[in-house]
Amino acid sequence: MIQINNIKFNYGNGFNLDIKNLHIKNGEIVSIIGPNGAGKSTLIKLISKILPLKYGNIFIDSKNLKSLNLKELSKLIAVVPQEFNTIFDYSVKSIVETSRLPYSKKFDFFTENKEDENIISNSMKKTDTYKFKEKSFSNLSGGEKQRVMVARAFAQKSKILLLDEFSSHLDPGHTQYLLNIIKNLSQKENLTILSVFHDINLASLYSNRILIMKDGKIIKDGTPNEVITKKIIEDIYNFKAEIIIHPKYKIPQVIFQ
Ligand SMILES: Nc1ncnc2c1ncn2[C@@H]1O[C@H](COP(=O)(O)OP(=O)(O)OP(=O)(O)O)[C@@H](O)[C@H]1O
Repeated sequence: MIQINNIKFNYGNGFNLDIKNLHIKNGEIVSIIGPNGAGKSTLIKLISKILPLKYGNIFIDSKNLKSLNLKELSKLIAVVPQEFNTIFDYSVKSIVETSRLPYSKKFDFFTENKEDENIISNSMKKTDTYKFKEKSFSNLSGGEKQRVMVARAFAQKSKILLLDEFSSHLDPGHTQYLLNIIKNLSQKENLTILSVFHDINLASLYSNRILIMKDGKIIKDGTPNEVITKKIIEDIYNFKAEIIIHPKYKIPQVIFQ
């Protein structure tokens, strides 16, 4: 569960994020869409404590984010960031292994027990990254790196998954495959998903609920059918769109006019 109460944030450059009230229930799949610079990544970074929150409160499972240390927070939230690069030349497996640090008793980059090892291998197999586990992370393609970051997030075994355009470098096959896994995890394990998408059609296809952000605010919040309308999409993105209905799932899909 994520509860946001009256948060405000700025970088000191004119951009202001201002969110009054947002509640995301356990097991919900919520997507955030909106134009460039709307504040989507900033919101993800505030919820994951990458950016410091000065005004307002965020509660994760009824615990105030301000009172959670990094280890406690990492057991509750896993993040797949928009970009991830390492300074050192780590192997893929070492990157995924860092996911188990919140559960280790000491700071140790090596897996400590059989359970950790199984979780790490399973996460890599699920994300189709096991086959290059010994490869250097920095030499992977953009899409391969994104899959490794999803593997790391899965292995973290948190209750909430924050995805920031995690599919931007993925081919359609891997996008569909990983989104289906994420949807299944949400249904089977009551995992809560908050995901930033530029692809409105993916957001519509995979979410129970869509938030539209613009100028640092949430201006629409509803089901795909409620918020993906011709008028809303054209106003928000300032482009000519047509809405068609997905023949199988009866949800809106946007095409260029
Ligand atoms: N580290 C930073 N320092 C200063 N300004 C920043 C920083 N990060 C983002 N901004 C600014 O804050 C605003 C919101 O950025 P943010 O990355 O949250 O938008 P976004 O909705 O995720 O955009 P996009 O769709 O382009 O990824 C933008 O105007 C951006 O230039």
